[in-house]
Amino acid sequence: MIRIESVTKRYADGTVAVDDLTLDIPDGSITVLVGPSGCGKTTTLRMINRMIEPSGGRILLDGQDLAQQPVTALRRSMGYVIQNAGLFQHRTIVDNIATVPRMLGWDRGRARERARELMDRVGLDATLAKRYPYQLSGGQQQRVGVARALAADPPVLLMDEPFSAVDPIVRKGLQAELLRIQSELGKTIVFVTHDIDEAIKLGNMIAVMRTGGHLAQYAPPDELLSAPADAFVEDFLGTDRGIRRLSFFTSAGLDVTATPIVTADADAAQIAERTLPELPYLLVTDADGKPLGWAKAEDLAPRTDAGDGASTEDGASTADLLPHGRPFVLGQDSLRDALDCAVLSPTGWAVAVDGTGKVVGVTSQETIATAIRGAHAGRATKPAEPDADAPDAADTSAAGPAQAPATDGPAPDAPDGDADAPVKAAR
Ligand SMILES: Nc1ncnc2c1ncn2[C@@H]1O[C@H](COP(=O)(O)OP(=O)(O)OP(=O)(O)O)[C@@H](O)[C@H]1O
Repeated sequence: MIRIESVTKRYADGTVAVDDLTLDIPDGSITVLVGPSGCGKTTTLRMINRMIEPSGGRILLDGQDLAQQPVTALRRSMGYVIQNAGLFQHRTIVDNIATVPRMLGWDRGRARERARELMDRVGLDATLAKRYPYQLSGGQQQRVGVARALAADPPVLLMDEPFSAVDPIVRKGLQAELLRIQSELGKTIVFVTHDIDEAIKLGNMIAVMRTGGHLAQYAPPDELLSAPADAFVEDFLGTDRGIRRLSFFTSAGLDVTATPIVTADADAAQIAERTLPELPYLLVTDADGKPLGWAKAEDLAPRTDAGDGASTEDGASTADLLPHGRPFVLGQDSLRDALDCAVLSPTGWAVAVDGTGKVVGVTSQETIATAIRGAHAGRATKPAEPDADAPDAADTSAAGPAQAPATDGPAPDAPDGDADAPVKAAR
């Protein structure tokens, strides 16, 4: 653990950048320092690797005062990533990444092998190894920066606005990549940003700082969104924090029903049987159970030919189907994703799929609203403990009192993954 203990930084000109800051940064998770420009985030980060020395207080790493440790060894034990990557322009990508292992005395071959391994880990194609930084896009350069910081396998990673200089789409990809890498490596990461959305997406803990280097609130993102400490934090979080908070509630346990689901060749009896009174539509799937679109029950019903009286299997063609929209992955995506699907759906019902894209059921806005109320009330939407006797692990009744049609029809497969796991990686 990194403990920042009553730390103050007063620059030579008298500016107090950080004022009596106390913060415990837990191991193996991402702690984000966020706040408006000039509030002391970078100063705090740089005091952790002693690029800046505190004027007062102390910083401890696993109980050891950093001030007592040799600076060079300390910096090598902490990877450091900055905006625009800060790569050595005259070195190839592979040699940029191999920098710290080389400084640690590794021979060139081993250091380069390690660098290539890391290129793969951060999602960089091996063909880029021999290029120079100017021959890479901004996003690729940031990946090199992350790979370089990880090269000597340091337990701590300090990241100062590492994704600020790239466009929003590349940034989203880099954020997802960081979460993936973190889930594999479990580093202690201290991440600076001025972007509260980035903080919420990445942080296990978030320290909101205010100008003058004061700590306004230190909490996990869910707590920050649900209970901002004061008007400054509330204002900094922005307006739609209720909706954003839904990202922290898993869709596992959400009631879905498989009743209004048919394949395109369903006969009249099946269509009648599967039409819910409250939903005049049926979700049509292909033979593999993948969603094709919504159809009105009457459009799907086999029609009788008026001429010879013969019945035809002339149901709605797939071209007539209403788009099913983006489905959500039950148990993996959040209640925010489920709600978004329902709001965007032409029928108002969201389509739930498993990890393979196969439909497991559909659910209405009302059902999602009920789950949201349950989640806010602390009942959460986590599924109940698995019951050894229950044959169907995806029994959706665990969400509490059934407010929606009971699940029936083909039993949906249990979605993969640990339903208790934080939704963070999926956001
Ligand atoms: N070397 C310095 N000498 C004097 N003042 C400094 C120095 N470095 C930073 N400051 C001041 O300290 C305060 C905190 O700066 P810092 O860079 O830590 O803020 P920040 O929160 O990281 O800002 P930003 O988001 O804009 O990067 C600011 O008022 C800044 O002007």
